[in-house]
Amino acid sequence: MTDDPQSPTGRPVPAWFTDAKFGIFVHWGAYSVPAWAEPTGELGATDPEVWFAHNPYAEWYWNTSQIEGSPAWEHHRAVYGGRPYDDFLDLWRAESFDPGDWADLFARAGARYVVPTTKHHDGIALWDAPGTGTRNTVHRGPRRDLVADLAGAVRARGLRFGVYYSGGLDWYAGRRAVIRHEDRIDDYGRPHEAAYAAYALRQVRDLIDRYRPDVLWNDIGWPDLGMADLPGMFAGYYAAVPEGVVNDRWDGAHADYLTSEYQANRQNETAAAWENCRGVGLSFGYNRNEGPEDLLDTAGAVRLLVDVVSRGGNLLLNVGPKADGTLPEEQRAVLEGIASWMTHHAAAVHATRPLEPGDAVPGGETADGEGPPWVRWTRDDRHAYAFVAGAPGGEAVLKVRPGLLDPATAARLDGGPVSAAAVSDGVRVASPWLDAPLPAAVRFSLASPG
Ligand SMILES: C[C@@H]1N[C@H](CNC(=O)c2cc3ccccc3[nH]2)[C@@H](O)[C@H](O)[C@@H]1O
Repeated sequence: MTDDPQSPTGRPVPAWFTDAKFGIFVHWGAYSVPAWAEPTGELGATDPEVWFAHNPYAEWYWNTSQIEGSPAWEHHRAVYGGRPYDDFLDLWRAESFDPGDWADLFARAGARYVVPTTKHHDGIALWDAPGTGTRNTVHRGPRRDLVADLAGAVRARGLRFGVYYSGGLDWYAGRRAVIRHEDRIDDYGRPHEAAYAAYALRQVRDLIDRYRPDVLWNDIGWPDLGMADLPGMFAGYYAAVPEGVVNDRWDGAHADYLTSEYQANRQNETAAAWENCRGVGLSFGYNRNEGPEDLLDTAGAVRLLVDVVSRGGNLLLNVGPKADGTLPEEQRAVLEGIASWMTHHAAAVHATRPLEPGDAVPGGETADGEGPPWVRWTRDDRHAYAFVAGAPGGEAVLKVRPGLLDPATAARLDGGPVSAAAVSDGVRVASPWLDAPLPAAVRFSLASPG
């Protein structure tokens, strides 16, 4: 990356983040024991009127299972007899948790950073967090500092390590009101008391002191009475982690980059630095009810990653481990598929940037106008990379500015045969497999590098 985009607050975004392009989110908690939600749909594309009672986010089980008459409410009574949620902490054993295995897979998939939940909305900490007594995974359930275990494995493989913290919701230390509708979150779902603000600040500072996280990923905002603490906390963070980055979910207090989630807040994807997060399926926490129709396949995940990168963003793709610490096979398979694709395509993803505006027309055209194949572009200082999929007959006209690239230098990154020739409105390429759902990249030398 030759130029660090300025963040929304003017602090240059560290190059490691904008070059990373791909991170792995991990939502793992007591909610991974029931692992139960209705796979209703994606955030931003689902009717908010039904979202909470039919929440596809399995990590919201505490809330959803308390909405009288909801399917989760029925399930919790039928299967668990309505037992207290905290029983799930003691049922959570993580007996097969192998952080090195996870980190190996994440590294092979081309991820450059990993962000696990350290405390989600249920308030259960995955480290020996101050103020939690024994209500954490060190003293109960797994009886491990899961944050430290994953941080060590991830960093041993050269990946960066960040922390997710639910500052805005804590159904144990904060408000325990059941949230039935979006407009109820802010005024009675979220804790704003001074005691909770101090509690949350102490925990985030402890995360910084113990793990020096490369990303501070807060969620759902910060308690009103704690807002005045944040400038000092961020100053302390940057002093401890000079290349650290902070997301945008601190109620406007600060942001090094902006986020979107599934299809929500896509308007943030025009920022100088931004990140889209979503699960492999419709949930962040493991949901045993998700089927193949609810999950991205490898081609879908690769297209999502390439589309995000082609527009200057990062993808933070979530996996939801099972309570025993294994990754669900169907989610693991997607990461293995990305890993296989990355063996040839990493150079066209990491440390690239979008083409300049006007250098290419999004979506190419087929030679015979049958309808556009899927086309996205990235570039570095010397090359332009065309990712092509679904090109009927393996042919496509890539509409690019005349003179941008040298068709004679066309080469498929996976070594397959490709022919290219300049045409009036771009470059015609032809290659077997360009009609496949999984994108293939064709590299071109830039006619004028830089
Ligand atoms: C990663 C995901 N975040 C959810 C809460 N999302 C938001 O508060 C939120 C989405 C969003 C998108 C763009 C800008 C701000 C946003 N906040 C959580 O409720 C989910 O359990 C999960 O942890």
